[in-house]
Amino acid sequence: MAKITLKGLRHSYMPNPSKPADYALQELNVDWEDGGAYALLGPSGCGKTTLLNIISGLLTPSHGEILFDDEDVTRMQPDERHIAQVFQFPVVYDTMTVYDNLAFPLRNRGVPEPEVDKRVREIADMIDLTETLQNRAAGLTADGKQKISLGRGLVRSDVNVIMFDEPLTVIDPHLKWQLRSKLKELHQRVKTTMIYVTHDQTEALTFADKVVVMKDGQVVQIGTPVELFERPQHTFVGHFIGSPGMNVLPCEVRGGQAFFEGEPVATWNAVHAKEGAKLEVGVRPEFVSFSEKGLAVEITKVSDAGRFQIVDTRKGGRSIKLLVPDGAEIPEKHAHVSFKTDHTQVYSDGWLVTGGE
Ligand SMILES: Nc1ncnc2c1ncn2[C@@H]1O[C@H](COP(=O)(O)OP(=O)(O)OP(=O)(O)O)[C@@H](O)[C@H]1O
Repeated sequence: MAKITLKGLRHSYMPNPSKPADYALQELNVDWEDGGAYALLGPSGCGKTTLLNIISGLLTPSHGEILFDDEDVTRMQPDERHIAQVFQFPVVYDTMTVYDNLAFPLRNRGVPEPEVDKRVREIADMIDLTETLQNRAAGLTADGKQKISLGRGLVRSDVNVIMFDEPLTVIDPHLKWQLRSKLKELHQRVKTTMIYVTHDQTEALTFADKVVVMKDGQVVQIGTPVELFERPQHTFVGHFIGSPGMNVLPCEVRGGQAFFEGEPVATWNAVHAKEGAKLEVGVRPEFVSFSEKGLAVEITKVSDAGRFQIVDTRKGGRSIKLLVPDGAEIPEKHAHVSFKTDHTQVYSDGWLVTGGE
């Protein structure tokens, strides 16, 4: 396993890129810790596969370097990088037994049979395939086959990183959560550096210690699930993560105070906001509540979401959502809402306003 460093990394598929939009991957500088569990999360086309292919060596970046434990691997071939990959569709040899499938990467590298046997049994035990070791892989279900792919990634002790590219795509929805929690458990046991690519926030947040959120080829935030929830660095993160996502309202800032629809809104950072940019206030539905005073809103819809109810309200043509506990009293039509100040923040051109600006 290895620490992964991306230094000044950028990639364009065009021969002569000139502006940021020409890059499928904007400049990225990051250190990923040895043994960490990371997720690359973002919508289709944001550059996840491009980044994954650069790390695995299938693609040479137009600029920058990739280091594994401080060794420059930018020009190395994929097989020299000692990476295991688990793809969307399980790659298994149907005619072989489960045992031989798991043993394949080790035998390929000339590992002695007693060591092969020890590793295969260890891994089969971890992924609950011990009972089926002697069965042909052809007879397995999609999740059984994906477990083999997973096992093949884990069986080698010489891998620098295991990369997962949307590995649960073909898994039945009711089995997804099982494999998801299995993956997390496996990471805790083997402590190999893992990178998990997905557009599904639940998968990313359950699996990763740190989530890398991408949008239009740019990394907009790298943070723990809690950081992404509590302090979204960009309105996109606020919106993309959370269910429902963060409320984003246009605002003005005068004398260090934010105003929405002419009414003051208390925030923790408006004092740092500069005029001349597109200013917005962001607050998650979890931090909005009904109150005596505050913004006057009209309630438009109430939906049941298990332990919570999602209340849709409107003010000045804008939607403001609240989460209220199941069973809590909800006003009929008109109400006032207030925001929790330490979780209400101003964004400037999409980015969180901080003291340094
Ligand atoms: N081989 C290629 N040649 C030219 N442009 C490409 C190529 N591969 C990807 N792109 C472009 O680069 C951008 C990033 O694509 P990429 O596949 O990395 O995104 P992604 O987040 O992995 O999307 P998805 O989840 O749909 O796979 C997109 O605009 C895409 O059209």
